[in-house]
Amino acid sequence: MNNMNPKSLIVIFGATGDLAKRKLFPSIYQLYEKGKLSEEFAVVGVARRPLSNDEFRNYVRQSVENALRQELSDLSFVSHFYYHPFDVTDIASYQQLKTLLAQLDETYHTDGNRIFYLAMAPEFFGTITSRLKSEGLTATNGWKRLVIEKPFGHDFRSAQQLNVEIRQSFAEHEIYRIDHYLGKEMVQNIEVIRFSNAIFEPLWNNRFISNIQITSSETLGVEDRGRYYDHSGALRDMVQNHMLQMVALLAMEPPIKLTTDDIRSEKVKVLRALRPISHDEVDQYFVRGQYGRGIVNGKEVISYREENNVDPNSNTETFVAGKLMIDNFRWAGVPFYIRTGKRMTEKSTKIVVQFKDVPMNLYYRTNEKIQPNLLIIHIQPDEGITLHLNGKKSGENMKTTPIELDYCNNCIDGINTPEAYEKLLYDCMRGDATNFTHWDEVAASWQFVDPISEVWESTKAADFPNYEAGSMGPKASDALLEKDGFRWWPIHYHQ
Ligand SMILES: NC(=O)C1=CN([C@@H]2O[C@H](COP(=O)(O)OP(=O)(O)OC[C@H]3O[C@@H](n4cnc5c(N)ncnc54)[C@H](OP(=O)(O)O)[C@@H]3O)[C@@H](O)[C@H]2O)C=CC1
Ligand SMILES: O=C1O[C@H](COP(=O)(O)O)[C@@H](O)[C@H](O)[C@H]1O
Repeated sequence: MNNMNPKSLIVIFGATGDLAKRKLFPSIYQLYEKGKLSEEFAVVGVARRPLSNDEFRNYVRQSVENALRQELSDLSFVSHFYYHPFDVTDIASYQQLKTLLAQLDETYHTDGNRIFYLAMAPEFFGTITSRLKSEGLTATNGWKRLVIEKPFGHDFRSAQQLNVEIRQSFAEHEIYRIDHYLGKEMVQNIEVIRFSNAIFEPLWNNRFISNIQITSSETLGVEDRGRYYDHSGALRDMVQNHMLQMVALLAMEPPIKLTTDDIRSEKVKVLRALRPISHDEVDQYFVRGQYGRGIVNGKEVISYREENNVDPNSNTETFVAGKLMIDNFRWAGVPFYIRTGKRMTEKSTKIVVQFKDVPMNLYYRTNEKIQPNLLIIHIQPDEGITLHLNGKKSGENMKTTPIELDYCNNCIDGINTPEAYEKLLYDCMRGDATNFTHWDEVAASWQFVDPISEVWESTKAADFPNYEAGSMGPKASDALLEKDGFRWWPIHYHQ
């Protein structure tokens, strides 16, 4: 097989859903356009609504055109798409799907390589995987891979149960648990910044870093996902996966080699070293919020409880701030603060590494305070790195002034950063699971968040809604840092 242009047959379960439309089809198109897919590929969409192949191809074309904001003049891309309508709980239909896959294997010479992408609600994951096996769809001459969307379970126990179910049909190395943050350019850059620069590694520990802050704010509300979100909340939707993955990448030890197993095992160690939070300590370490009405991007928006398919008395959190402690030699005593929420001031994901103050202020006569050094990693929408230092104020004696060293990743040579899903799909086709989560990571993450969700589900948040849409969350989130003598650095911080 040519590993740069892998041949494969991709079966997307949930092909008429939001994820397939907004992310998967445009990503497959980009791979095709960039010549990363061989001509020997086909995609089969599965969902219940009755569509012909032509109607489905038209649907795919529209979704690509909407995402790219341009018309597709050449329709050869969509000719690779097929549609097979059925209810995934109906066992008889798997035989028909099997026949279709065998035909397409022959037509497209895909060598029997199959990706089963489960872009559906998690309650179907176990059913689909066991039927794929029992009906012989996984028996193929080529490789088979299963891509599973998040959330992987609802808590540790259900995730464990799900894992047992899917492991009956797929081996761990064939399972690609997708966390799309791991496909983001600047999230992948965290390792490179840390492990390819001699200046950072000696400082990357509790002797020099005072705290690390990760903010992932969104302006969107729950949109049309109220049914899912009201049972999930921000803790399960963002913290258990994306936020903890970023913590793991920031805190892990250098891997022995850059292999999938070596990197994953270092990340797992971090997640296992997270200090467990007991039920009694949840209020001390975590803050929950829910948005009320407000103004976002100049427009009035409704409160969470007024959204479609949301309980009008909902106790679900749309905002989380937390303080995490990592109990190991490198990080003992360094708080990692995280915050994420919907309907906040702006869409932004940033990491701020705050270094400790210099041992004494020699410039106290001319400066009240010397600003701490900060390393800011801009994940999105801007991508880059800023280093905040202090320098001499020109023309003045003994006076310091802040200096920023700025690197903009997506400003250089017009680099067009590929969508996270595009990169991850390509990795999966090439059999590279490095940027997918191993079961051990998923398990450790659930074990950390479970006590928090248990407390939040069993106690009504009397102050909900407690932040205005368009703000940076409830006041208690600021207080969480203030009691440690810190503050959230603003999203657009310039000294
Ligand atoms: N949307 C997003 O931005 C993100 C989504 N995810 C995850 O991706 C997965 C899919 O999400 P999303 O696309 O938003 O969900 P949607 O509800 O939009 O889509 C669900 C899909 O499943 C199909 N479906 C539902 N029931 C059946 C059934 N019994 N048999 C066959 N097909 C069925 C629906 O089609 P039909 O009605 O025609 O049967 C539809 O195609 C979820 O796990 C979600 O958590 C993860 C990250 C982001
Ligand atoms: O997984 C999810 O992520 C998105 C945020 O992703 P981003 O790439 O736009 O930052 C979030 O909106 C969604 O609720 C969640 O399921």
